[in-house]
Amino acid sequence: MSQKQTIPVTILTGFLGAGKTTLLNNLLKGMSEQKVAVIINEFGDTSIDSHLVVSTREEIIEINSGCICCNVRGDLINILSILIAQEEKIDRVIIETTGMANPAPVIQTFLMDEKTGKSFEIDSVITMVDAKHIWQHLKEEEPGKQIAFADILLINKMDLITANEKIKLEQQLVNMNPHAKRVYTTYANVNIQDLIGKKSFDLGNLLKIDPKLLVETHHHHHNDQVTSFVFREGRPLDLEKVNRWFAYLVHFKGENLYRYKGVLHINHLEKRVVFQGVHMLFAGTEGTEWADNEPRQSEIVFIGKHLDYQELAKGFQYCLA
Ligand SMILES: Nc1nc2c(ncn2[C@@H]2O[C@H](COP(=O)(O)OP(=O)(O)OP(=O)(O)O)[C@@H](O)[C@H]2O)c(=O)[nH]1
Repeated sequence: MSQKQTIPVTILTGFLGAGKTTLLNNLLKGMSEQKVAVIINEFGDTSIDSHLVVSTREEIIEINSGCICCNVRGDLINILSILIAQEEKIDRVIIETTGMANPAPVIQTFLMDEKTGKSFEIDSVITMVDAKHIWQHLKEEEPGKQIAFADILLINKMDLITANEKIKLEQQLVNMNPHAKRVYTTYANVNIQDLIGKKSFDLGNLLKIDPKLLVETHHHHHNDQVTSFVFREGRPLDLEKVNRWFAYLVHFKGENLYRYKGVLHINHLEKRVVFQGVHMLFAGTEGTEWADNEPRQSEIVFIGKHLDYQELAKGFQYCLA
């Protein structure tokens, strides 16, 4: 008797700025023969990430109505059921959770929702670790959970730490999750074969960490101190002023700025400026050209601890051309 084939699912998690989108882009480039559906969930009411993901033939679906691990599990189930009803069959699903997500509820969706479980099967839970900033991030609750629930730990940004720091980090990670396979990378440069199709998801291990995983629905309470603010502006910005503002922010607020990214409409520039940063590391690049009939708009998201909305709003206004 032939068994019904399930669609493999890769759950990609990791704290803000760890390198999930960088990995996703690498994976998609290497999987061009497969039909991959990508589900991206953002923290904050914005879709800036769609500007950062390479365009491919893959289907990219965003869930922006909230955090995937809290109130959007219904959305996730709906999207998955639409995917299987489609005429064109998909080979794989990759879910990129927000950096603030607890992966348990996402994992539970595949184990506890009967219909979803019949059609999909978790291949692996990959958690990316920012080798440089993880010590700061471990003060929050989510990175510990993300590490504990992983079957593959992708320890990224190895270019930013020393050999001794690597030894210390490895000890910490083994203490937090002795079962996961550890892969070390820079710019998420990895052999796809090391991550995809490994079938490394192991429910037995997860039940040791969380014996109630299949019984209790997880409700994840986000730390109220970590907030996200989005600013939008139709009028053009002045690049000099933007640079000055960011130099100030990075220097004085970098410690608490977990993640900031944006797409900017700069005065006299026909192309977007795309920028992103993690704490004090920050980079801006040229984006695509604005289309003729497209409304030009700047959009910036800040995610961090103890952020002062008024101060950020004032800084953003200062940048107007
Ligand atoms: N130095 C260094 N920077 C990296 C590396 N990997 C990624 N980055 C940079 O780190 C920043 C965050 O990378 P992303 O891939 O966007 O991280 P993310 O986890 O998707 O971020 P969120 O979705 O906002 O949580 C970007 O500016 C990347 O270029 C790395 O190995 N070394």
